[in-house]
Amino acid sequence: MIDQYDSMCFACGKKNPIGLKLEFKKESDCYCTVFVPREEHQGYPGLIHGGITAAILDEVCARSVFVEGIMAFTASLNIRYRKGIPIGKPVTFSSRVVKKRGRMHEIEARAVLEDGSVAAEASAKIMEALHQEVPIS
Ligand SMILES: CCCCCCCCCCCCCCCC(=O)SCCNC(=O)CCNC(=O)[C@H](O)C(C)(C)COP(=O)(O)OP(=O)(O)OC[C@H]1O[C@@H](n2cnc3c(N)ncnc32)[C@H](O)[C@@H]1OP(=O)(O)O
Repeated sequence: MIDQYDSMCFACGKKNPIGLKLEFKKESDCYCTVFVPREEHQGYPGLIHGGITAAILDEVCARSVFVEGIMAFTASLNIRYRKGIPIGKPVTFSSRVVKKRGRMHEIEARAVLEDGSVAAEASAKIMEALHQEVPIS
């Protein structure tokens, strides 16, 4: 499966010219990435677009399952946006697995600003794929 990967993922693909090119690392009980939003990621002036925040939360949640070698898809993603995220300042996104039932992994994630405040929180359901194939339809 990894052999077929074309590095074009919007969030992490190294070959995607308009992608975020996120890099991740695993820490004791969580999985994380640091992102510095640029102007092109803006919604309201000076603040990141909520859809970009959602994309990163989605990725960091799915990856906390994927990192265990399991092909999985986001079945649901719920986000609470608490504070605007300023352009040009680092934001740490992290996720952790809170529960697993059958093929369903329940994940929590958050986006934390430089001052330690939580800007967004997410809960996601990430479902293991039945077949190790990427659905086209
Ligand atoms: C070539 C590749 C190389 C790889 C290298 C990659 C590099 C690293 C890239 C990383 C990339 C990550 C990217 C970020 C992650 C995305 O963004 S993934 C993209 C967004 N998500 C999708 O497109 C998923 C689309 N949906 C689906 O494919 C399917 O619906 C799912 C989620 C896989 C589930 O389908 P299914 O396995 O057929 O399961 P299904 O029968 O629908 O459900 C079984 C049961 O689960 C439960 N269930 C299902 N959904 C839900 C839900 N949302 N809530 C509660 N219960 C649910 C229900 O009990 C359900 O039973 P019923 O209610 O139907 O009776």
